[in-house]
Amino acid sequence: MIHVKNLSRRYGDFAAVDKVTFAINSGEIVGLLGHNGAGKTTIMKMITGFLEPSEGSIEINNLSINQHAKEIQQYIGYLPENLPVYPELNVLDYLFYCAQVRNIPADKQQDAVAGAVRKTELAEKAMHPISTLSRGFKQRVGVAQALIHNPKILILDEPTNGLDPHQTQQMRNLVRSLATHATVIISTHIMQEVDALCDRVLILDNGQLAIDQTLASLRRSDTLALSSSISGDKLNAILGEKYGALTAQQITADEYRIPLPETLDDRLFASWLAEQLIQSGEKIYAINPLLRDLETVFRGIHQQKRHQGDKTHAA
Ligand SMILES: Nc1ncnc2c1ncn2[C@@H]1O[C@H](COP(=O)(O)OP(=O)(O)OP(=O)(O)O)[C@@H](O)[C@H]1O
Repeated sequence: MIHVKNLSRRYGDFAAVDKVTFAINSGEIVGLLGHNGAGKTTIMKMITGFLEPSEGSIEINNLSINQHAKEIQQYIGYLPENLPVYPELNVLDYLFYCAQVRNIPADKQQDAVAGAVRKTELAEKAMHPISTLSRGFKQRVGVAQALIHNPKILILDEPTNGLDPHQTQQMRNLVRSLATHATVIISTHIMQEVDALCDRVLILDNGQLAIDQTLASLRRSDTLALSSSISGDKLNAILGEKYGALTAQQITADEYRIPLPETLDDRLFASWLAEQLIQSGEKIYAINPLLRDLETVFRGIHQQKRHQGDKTHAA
């Protein structure tokens, strides 16, 4: 559905986005992650046709954004980071204005506005001036304008930015329900957001794409935690018999960590090991793959970069 190839955007000599390539399929919820200044907003603005790439291509439904920006914008709803809403208008007037800007025919505008108000649960605030709304409700108005034309793609730039925990939860529920009908790209630097919402993550690091993976594979365990009556020597003998070099690290008298090679399925390995321990008459107090959290993955990218930088320096 969305194909981005070698996309770059430079400001003078500075590359805000640097040769980024990815594809997004219909129906996915994709998290665009990165630290402040990593290039998330710049990519979103290029996909929505608000900013021209310096290099590279963006195709949406096989149409190039260079030649078909207007047509493509009909498929896309965009919640920018700082929404230029009109504070003096009330919610309904503003949404009718958005419907006109979106060229929704006059006889369809009422339904379009009513649909957007319903989906974002704005009815109770419909007649309130936007300037009097809380930040959470203002964000909902932003989402309502983004979906007023029923877009197939929703691009949401930090939709929970500045919201309190309750409003954040409401916004996440809203995004989840919108995603049943649309492909969603959501930018954030909050890892829990991604955990709560996304199928896949694209992690940007200084304008470059560092990771493009499903959340499941990203969080795949690389360590098995075991608590058992078995001694370290006996455990390593069992492991060595089947897996050669695989050795457990002893943490306390009955706690172990076993590193899992990429090729091993963590759950199959855990069940195999449990069987071995039971057959050997050992007790198992706990056995579970330790899931990697996104914070760790994120930190890992920076450590890896620093390490590569040090090596280049030393060479
Ligand atoms: N108009 C501009 N002129 C010069 N530099 C710019 C301009 N717009 C963005 N940048 C720079 O490009 C880089 C990427 O900015 P961008 O807003 O895309 O990052 P971001 O990942 O969305 O950050 P944040 O999480 O803070 O919103 C930043 O270093 C920013 O300062």
